[in-house]
Amino acid sequence: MPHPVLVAAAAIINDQQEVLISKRPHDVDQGGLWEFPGGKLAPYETGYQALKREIHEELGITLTRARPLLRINHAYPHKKILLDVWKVESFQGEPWGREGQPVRWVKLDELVNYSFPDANKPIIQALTLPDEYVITGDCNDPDHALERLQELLTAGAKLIQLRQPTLSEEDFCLLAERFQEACQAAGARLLLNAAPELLKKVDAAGIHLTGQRLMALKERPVGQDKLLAASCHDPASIRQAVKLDADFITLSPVLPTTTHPEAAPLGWQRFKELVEYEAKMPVFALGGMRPSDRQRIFALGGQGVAGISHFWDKDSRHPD
Ligand SMILES: Nc1nc2c([nH]c(=O)n2[C@H]2C[C@H](O)[C@@H](COP(=O)(O)OP(=O)(O)OP(=O)(O)O)O2)c(=O)[nH]1
Ligand SMILES: [Mg+2]
Repeated sequence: MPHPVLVAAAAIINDQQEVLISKRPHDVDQGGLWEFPGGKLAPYETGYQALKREIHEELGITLTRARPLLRINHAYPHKKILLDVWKVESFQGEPWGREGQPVRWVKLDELVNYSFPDANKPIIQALTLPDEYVITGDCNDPDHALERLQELLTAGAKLIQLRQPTLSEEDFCLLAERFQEACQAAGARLLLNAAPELLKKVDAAGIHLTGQRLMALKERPVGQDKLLAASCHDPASIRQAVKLDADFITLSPVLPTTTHPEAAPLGWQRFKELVEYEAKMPVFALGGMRPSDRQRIFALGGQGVAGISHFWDKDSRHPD
């Protein structure tokens, strides 16, 4: 197998939360499609160095702060590439198409209206998802749970999973209705850890599949207008999530965790390998995570942190 071609690409975000895309010339590989500016690594370069050089060559701007967003291995019929994608958070200068290419600032939710190379779908997903995924802990007292949810939403939480495995379907739906109302008002997205059919009763943003539900399905159980997430623990479950065309996964347990003490942790190295070689979509690290693990997860190619203990449970939320 030949090694993949290494490519650095930049998701450049401006103050209006728009991202810069440029159009590839018609006569090159993936010609005529939109792309995130960037290009191939020279033999002596790191991804970051190539990113800096390429966006200066193509757009005339100087990168001042960027962080890894995700790494995608993709096999086109004629070649394999490894896209090393960075989120550019600050730069100097005004970008323009220095090579004559059209460039455009686009709102994140409008990216779906542009044609990109096949490898790019996970980048668009990664840009529209936050870097923290809060999973509910104890909700035995619904009013108290709503209060806690409201605190988290006020603090900026944008992606919540309602997980209450011991509730009856009826009670789960009642709670989910209230959660959905609060999330919607705050511009956050709620995923139900429940059977996909429940979306007919509660109009939440999507479904989070347990490992068991994931393995039992043959095809994606919800439309593209809903989010589909899944709990993965090993290569087989990740491949199944890829097959079902899931939008993102949690991978766990990365570290030992009090909620699942019996499960053997993957460790950071294995987390990195699974993200890079199997996932092909955004991956939240779960199991023993703290909000302060975010930077390490970015460096390993993950989307961000997920958790119950240090996220939902108020007293143990760790200051960053
Ligand atoms: N820059 C970029 N390349 C992408 C994206 N998606 C995607 O599949 N690719 C592929 C297309 C190409 O096969 C490869 C990038 O190579 P390239 O030809 O643009 O590299 P370059 O800018 O160094 O160009 P050159 O100097 O060789 O002309 O990666 C993307 O979003 N951005
Ligand atoms: Mg290029």
